[in-house]
Formats: sequence, structure tokens, C-alpha cells
Amino acid sequence: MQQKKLAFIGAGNMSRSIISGLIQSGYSQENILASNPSTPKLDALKKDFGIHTSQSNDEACQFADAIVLAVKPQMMGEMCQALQNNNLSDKLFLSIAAGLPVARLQAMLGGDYPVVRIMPNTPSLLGKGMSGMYADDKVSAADKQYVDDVMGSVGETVWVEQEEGINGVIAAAGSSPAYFFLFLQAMQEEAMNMGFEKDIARKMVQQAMLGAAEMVCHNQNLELSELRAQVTSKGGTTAAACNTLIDEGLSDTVAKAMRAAVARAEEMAKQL
Ligand SMILES: NC(=O)C1=CN([C@@H]2O[C@H](COP(=O)(O)OP(=O)(O)OC[C@H]3O[C@@H](n4cnc5c(N)ncnc54)[C@H](O)[C@@H]3O)[C@@H](O)[C@H]2O)C=CC1
Ligand SMILES: O=C(O)[C@@H]1CCC=N1
Repeated sequence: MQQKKLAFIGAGNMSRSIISGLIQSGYSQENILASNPSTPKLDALKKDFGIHTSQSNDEACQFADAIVLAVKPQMMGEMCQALQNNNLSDKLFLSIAAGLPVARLQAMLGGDYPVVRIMPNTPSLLGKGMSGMYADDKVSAADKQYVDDVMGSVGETVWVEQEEGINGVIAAAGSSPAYFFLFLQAMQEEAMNMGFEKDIARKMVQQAMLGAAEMVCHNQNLELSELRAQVTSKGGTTAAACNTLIDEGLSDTVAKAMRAAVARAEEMAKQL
């Protein structure tokens, strides 16, 4: 992987996960810096990964060839505007913020800089991330490859051709770990209603879902419906449960939830 000087502005959960993946992939700690207003997260990053840290975003700018914009979307305007005090020409920007289009980020930065939008997710913390990316034509093929390598260090990557596609990535991969946690929580609660202790209920649902997720990954030749069919005996318990989910409108509910995520991303693009 190409080793640009890479700065993360905002040393939160997502930055930590990407930094962890990069270090494990052999990216030199000397080439990474994280900046954040407060020190505890910086201290932890320095201790765990030996990277450079700073409380100054200006220092991050001066250090870097490529800058990951990793603050919450609501903080982005103020933070990017302050970066304009620095010479930003020749910098490559990587934004992981939900909802903020490239043109909006460029306006915040005060220039037509190359910006790649990335939508990662929290399983990146375990190297099992799924990131969707969009780059407009200001980003060179070599820089696209660089960003692909960076995000590839924490999981799988896909590129979308149209910027609107990023909102679909949010719905399908950025936000979706939370849908899964919600589903598990509902199963855990019902197992407890059936008399299981909380930790036993969690153990059962988490192990079942871990095994199921691995079966999905290890059987690419099988449709998801076929994997379900393998569990489902005719007239049996699984059929009773799945028919209930289907009859209660699971597919429509999931589709509505994913559309709500997209709608919120579109709304954020207008508001921020
Ligand atoms: N958590 C998730 O599942 C995902 C989050 N994202 C995006 O990632 C971005 C970061 O999210 P998290 O890491 O979860 O948030 P976080 O809250 O853990 O981290 C944000 C960090 O930015 C720091 N910060 C605030 N203002 C700053 C400033 N002016 N300069 C430098 N640092 C500043 C905060 O102190 C904090 O440490 C957000 O834009 C979010 O939309 C994207 C995909 C998934
Ligand atoms: O909830 C959010 O807005 C961010 C983007 C995807 C996951 N978390």
C-alpha cells in the first residue's frame, strides 16, 4: 500500500478502527497522525498504536498529504472552515461523514479539492467492516486505489458511480449493524420471557447469529432463501416462525427502515 502522510481529524470510534486496521496491515505509525480537541482518546491512540497525535487540526493539516474528516456531520462546517487557514492545495480529503455531499464539503473547505466520500461501519473495529466509496473526477485513479487500500485494511470495499449511491450504502451497510443488534435484542428479550437468564439468552442468540453469518459468507453459491430452506422442515417450527415474520410484513418493514435511512441522509445534506 502507498504510504502517504495521513491525518485523522476527530479521534473517535471510526478513526480508531481505521487506524487499528492500517497498523495491522503494516502502515507505518510514523505516517499517521490523529487530532482531537481533548487528550484522552489521543493518549489511548498513541499508547496503543504509537502514532503521532495533536490537539491542533492545523498541525494535522501541515503533517498530512491525505486528511480523513472524521468528526460528526454537525461539527464538519465549523471544523472545515477553520482548516482554511492552512494551505490545502495538493491535499486529498477523505470524508466519512454521513449525509454531506462532496460539493458541500468542498464549499466548507473553501476550494475545489479532491474529496472521496467513504461510508464505513463499526465492524471495521474488528477488521470486518464494509465501506462504500464515491469519488468525483477530481480524484486520480492512484488516489482512489490508495483510499481503497486504506479502507481495505479494515474490511471489504465497494465503489458507487453516482454520489446518491452513498445513501444506499448507508442504508445497507453503514447503519445496518444497528438493525441487526435490534433484532438480536428482541430475540434475547423473548428468550428471557421464556425463562432464560439474560446471559444465557444472549449467548444463544449471539452464537446462532454468528454461525448463521458465517454460513452466509462461506456459501456464496447458495441464495439466502436456500440457506433458510436448509433450516426449514416442512410443517416444522422454523416454518411457523418464518411465516409469522413474513405475514407480519418483515420485508416491507425492512424496506421502509432502509428508505428512512436514505431520507434522513438526504435531509442532512439539505440541513448541514
Ligand atoms: N459510528 C458509525 O457507525 C459510523 C459513523 N460514521 C461517521 O463517522 C464520523 C465520526 O463518527 P464516530 O467516530 O462514530 O464519532 P465520535 O463521536 O466517536 O468521534 C468524533 C470525534 O471528533 C472529535 N471532534 C469534535 N470536534 C472536533 C474538531 N473541531 N476537531 C477535531 N476533532 C473534533 C470528538 O471529540 C470525537 O472524538 C461521523 O461523521 C459519522 O457520520 C460513518 C459510518 C458509520
Ligand atoms: O447514524 C449515523 O448517522 C451514522 C452513519 C451510519 C452509521 N452511523
